[in-house]
Amino acid sequence: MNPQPLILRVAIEAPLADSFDYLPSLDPPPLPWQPGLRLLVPFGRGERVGVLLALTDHTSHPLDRLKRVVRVLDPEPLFAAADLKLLTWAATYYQQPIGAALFAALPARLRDPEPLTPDTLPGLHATAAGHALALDTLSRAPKQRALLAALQAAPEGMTLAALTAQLGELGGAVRALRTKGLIAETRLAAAVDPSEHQPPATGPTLHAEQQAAVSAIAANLDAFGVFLLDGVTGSGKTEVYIRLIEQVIAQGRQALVIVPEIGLTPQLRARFRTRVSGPIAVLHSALNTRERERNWLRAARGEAHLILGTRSAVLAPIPRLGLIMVDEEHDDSLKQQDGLRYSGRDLAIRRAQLVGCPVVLGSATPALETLRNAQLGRYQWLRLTERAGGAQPPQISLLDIRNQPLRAGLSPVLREHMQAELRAGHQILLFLNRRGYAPVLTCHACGWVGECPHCDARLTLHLSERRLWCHHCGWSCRQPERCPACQDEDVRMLGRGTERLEDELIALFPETRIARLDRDSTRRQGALGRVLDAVHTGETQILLGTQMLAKGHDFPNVTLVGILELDHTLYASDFRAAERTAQLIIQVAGRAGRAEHRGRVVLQTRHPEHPLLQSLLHAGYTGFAEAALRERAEAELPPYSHLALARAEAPDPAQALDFLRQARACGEALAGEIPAEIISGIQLLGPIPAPMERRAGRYRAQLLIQCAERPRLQRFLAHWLRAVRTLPRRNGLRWSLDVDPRDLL
Ligand SMILES: Nc1ncnc2c1ncn2[C@@H]1O[C@H](COP(=O)(O)OP(=O)(O)OP(=O)(O)O)[C@@H](O)[C@H]1O
Ligand SMILES: [Zn+2]
Repeated sequence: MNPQPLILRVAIEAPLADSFDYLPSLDPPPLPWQPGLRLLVPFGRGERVGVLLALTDHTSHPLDRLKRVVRVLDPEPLFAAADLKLLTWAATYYQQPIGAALFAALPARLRDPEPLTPDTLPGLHATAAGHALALDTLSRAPKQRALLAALQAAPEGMTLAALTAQLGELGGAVRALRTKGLIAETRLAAAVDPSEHQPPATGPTLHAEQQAAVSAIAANLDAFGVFLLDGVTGSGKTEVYIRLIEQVIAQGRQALVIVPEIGLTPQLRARFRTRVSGPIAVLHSALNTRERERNWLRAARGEAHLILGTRSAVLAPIPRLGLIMVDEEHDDSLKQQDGLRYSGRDLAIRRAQLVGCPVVLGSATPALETLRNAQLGRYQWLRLTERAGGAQPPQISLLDIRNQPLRAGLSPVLREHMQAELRAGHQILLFLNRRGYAPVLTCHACGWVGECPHCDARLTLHLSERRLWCHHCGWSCRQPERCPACQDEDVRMLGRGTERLEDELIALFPETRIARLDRDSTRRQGALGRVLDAVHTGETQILLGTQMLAKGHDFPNVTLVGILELDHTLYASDFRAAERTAQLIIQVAGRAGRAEHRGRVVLQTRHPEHPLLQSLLHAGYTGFAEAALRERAEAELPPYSHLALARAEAPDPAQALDFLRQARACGEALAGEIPAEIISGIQLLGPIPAPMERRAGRYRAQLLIQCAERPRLQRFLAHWLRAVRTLPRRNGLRWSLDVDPRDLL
């Protein structure tokens, strides 16, 4: 009798297919075959990295056609069973091959057949001769003397990083001592961040609402549950996270905190560092690849007590996961916009459910779908209605700027408030959500307007660079001195971006220290930190910037926030525009008056009667959200229905629309083939050209799939995609599916 063959089911990053079957390598692996191992396998004409999903004894392919695994890449599996379960679920839900989910979870280097980065850092130690040497013999070479003294005091050795931090640049001292045989190179454990061993600082006494929230969640640490921590800006949500993290760590488990943009809030990271005991693994894209991988491995091996990261951290293996927190859960940057198009928040909820632990969604402006779930009782609704430490809520007022004489886009009333706050020694934030100098460059003689040759979009003038930039595809050209169409010299800039506002403010407030926070001003390494530090030290008096201002900053001395122009978003076409605008206003406003001085927020508008502004002003975000949910219900839009968006793009104008027309026909043709209860209730809307039809030289179209129930939508998509994938595609056509799309652009 033939023994049952061992078949290895492997995920590879390849389009379409779910997984691939292989036979074991002829050389026995260094450890038993087990799911989660990274393997090198033959694929096509080359070799690829794969992840072992399952061991089985059957295959739908002829056995003699199966290839053998080349080798096992790592001495340990990288994913545990629960991790693989989550990733498999994500792949199914977002209608992607499992390989796409696994490779989205892996750090970049490990997608190639590279060995794991060792968890060590380069360092130096003193040799026996070095320990024996009297330091005085080096008195003529002070750097060498200092270096040897440091190493004599550290018998295990020190990392190069620690040595430079202590002694400054080492220069030729290392080579000199090495040549003399006094020191040698070594590798040291990377885990030596001294702050990890410091006892955590104690926090403030919780106020009653914080205490109630902590108790409610802590009472349920052993079971799945979703908690909405609905706390006004400055109410101390982070403090609630910290107390829960302490408890989870004390139980020997790991906590995961997901934030929209960690790079923007070094302060938040620092706060966790001083308050949480033990190793913290930070995961975000601004880290270099090795650092990121090392942190990822520390999460995967269960060493890190806290994992703090942006959306992809939700995919990282965390074997002893005991609690997940999603901060600013309403934020769009929690949604991945290409490849595996997942929602970091939604996956966090699913993950908590699979693991059986609580998940906390925190926000001052919860997403409408989250509020709906809380209303229905699916989420436990915890409220923090007051600011921590006795701070008052900011006072928001609308300022009608019609017929007002504006200078630098500021109305007289706002300018007066600014003068008063500056005199009192306070700080001011000005919010203008448009970077660059001017959004339009036009010829006064012939009406020419600078437009991107590749997009349906205007070019933005960046005056300091003397260039016009397309903010959609990145194309740029030199700022023309004459009109390119008629050669006239009267070329004018219209409108105002942050770069122009900065220039104008300098002229208007000459004695004042002004700084700008946007993508351009923070591009250079370290620039963001410098801008934020200067606000914290009080050096900067007026900080102006884009929505980067809105993200979670805690600037205690800011007492005035001016919101200069949001009118264009009041009439935007996306059905989520109102929700986003309301969230942005409340979040920006929430930067004012976070400590002892009360904050004032002035919102300039030409549409003071607009219902969105009126409801925000009179009923706050809660009132706005109630009205907005009623509108969504009437229009049968999410959360009262569920969406998937098929997007196509191609170099020729008609091609993308054409493809989606065929895709739609595939959907309609399913009517006879699959159960009627799946088809009924599915609506196919479109295809239509995308709101910005041409981008980066490609014409884009979209087809919306809508259904009142999620499971039915899921089943439809699975059937439908099987058909759509067989459609002929002409050269250059690309398409994708976005389940639960955040924007319809
Ligand atoms: N119980 C407390 N007593 C005194 N101060 C507190 C307390 N809890 C938090 N704080 C302080 O209040 C400020 C705001 O807290 P925190 O940043 O946690 O608020 P938040 O709700 O996360 O704010 P946002 O949503 O606006 O980012 C911080 O400076 C924090 O140290
Ligand atoms: Zn462009």
